[in-house]
Amino acid sequence: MAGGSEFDPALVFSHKFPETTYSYTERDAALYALGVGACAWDAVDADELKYVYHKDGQKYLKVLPTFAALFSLGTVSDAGLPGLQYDPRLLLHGQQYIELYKPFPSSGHILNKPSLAGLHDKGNAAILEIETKSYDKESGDLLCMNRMTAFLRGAGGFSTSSNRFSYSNYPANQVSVVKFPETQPFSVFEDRTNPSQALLYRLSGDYNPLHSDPMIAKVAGFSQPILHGLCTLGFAVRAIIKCICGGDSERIKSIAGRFLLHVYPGETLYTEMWLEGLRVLYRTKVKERKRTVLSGYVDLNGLTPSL
Ligand SMILES: CCCCCCC[C@@H](O)CC(=O)SCCNC(=O)CCNC(=O)[C@H](O)C(C)(C)COP(=O)(O)OP(=O)(O)OC[C@H]1O[C@@H](n2cnc3c(N)ncnc32)[C@H](O)[C@@H]1OP(=O)(O)O
Repeated sequence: MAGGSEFDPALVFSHKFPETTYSYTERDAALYALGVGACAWDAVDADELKYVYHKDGQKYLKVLPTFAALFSLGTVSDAGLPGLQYDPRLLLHGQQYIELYKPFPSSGHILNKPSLAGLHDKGNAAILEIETKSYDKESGDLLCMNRMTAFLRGAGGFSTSSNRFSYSNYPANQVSVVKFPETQPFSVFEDRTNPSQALLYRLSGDYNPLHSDPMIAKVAGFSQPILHGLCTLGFAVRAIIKCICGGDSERIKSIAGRFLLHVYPGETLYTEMWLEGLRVLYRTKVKERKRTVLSGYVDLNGLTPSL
């Protein structure tokens, strides 16, 4: 397991993350939508058919805004980062922050430019943040920005406990922990995940065996493979699109989420939503265990939400 002696700040901060290209077709966009539960239980009248089928003769499939998160997968390899070694089996997804600038084409080639956004020593763990700006290769347009936070268990302790190393290239608390009102939620949405949810979701490109291999899951400290954090986030944002945006996914401007606890495939997700102006505060719980697994906020673009 990694420790303090394997941290070399000069190496970490001089590392140039290679640019990557992510290419996708309508089939990938549809597979992703199914992976985050679209059309799973009410396909016939679902507003979500447009994510998987050319509904009413529509020319292109609609792409869910959380699809953005796939663009930045693979920016950090299993081998770790020069200057910061960690056990990839102990990595957990901590947070995700996404800014959306333009709707995504239903297929395309995306150029990703990743960079280091943050690194923090939390004692037992290290927190690594990677920011990725994604451009449509054809038009050159900036489509979105992702900031992924990895919680690297066992990789902390590389600075002194009285002066913990902490670096961010953006204002603190951009995701962090959300404070919820005491009032009843504005809306609540319940959704079931399937026992095979992670096996379906992984086909969108995150093949981390934590989500499919019982032995690896045990090494990571879980009784069975767990759901991808980004899959849970996809469920939560679908709930917001349904309940707050009247089915219009283009109202989503930015998405912030912190993964608080793992989800087992097959569990029921229960998302509570509060509206504060154009900000939706949300909290997703696992019904069976009555535990909050994800919380955050979604900012809507200038249009008045359809209430
Ligand atoms: C580059 C990006 C690559 C990402 C690729 C993703 C690959 C995927 O295949 C992997 C996954 O999808 S894993 C599944 C999804 N994630 C999870 O299930 C994790 C759920 N969360 C947890 O278990 C705990 O919150 C846990 C374990 C994360 C933290 O719990 P504790 O150890 O109890 O921590 P705690 O004592 O509460 O806090 C310690 C300090 O850490 C900060 N922190 C806590 N949770 C955080 C989180 N989720 N994200 C970021 N920071 C977090 C706390 O603020 C605290 O810091 P401080 O002391 O300064 O306040």
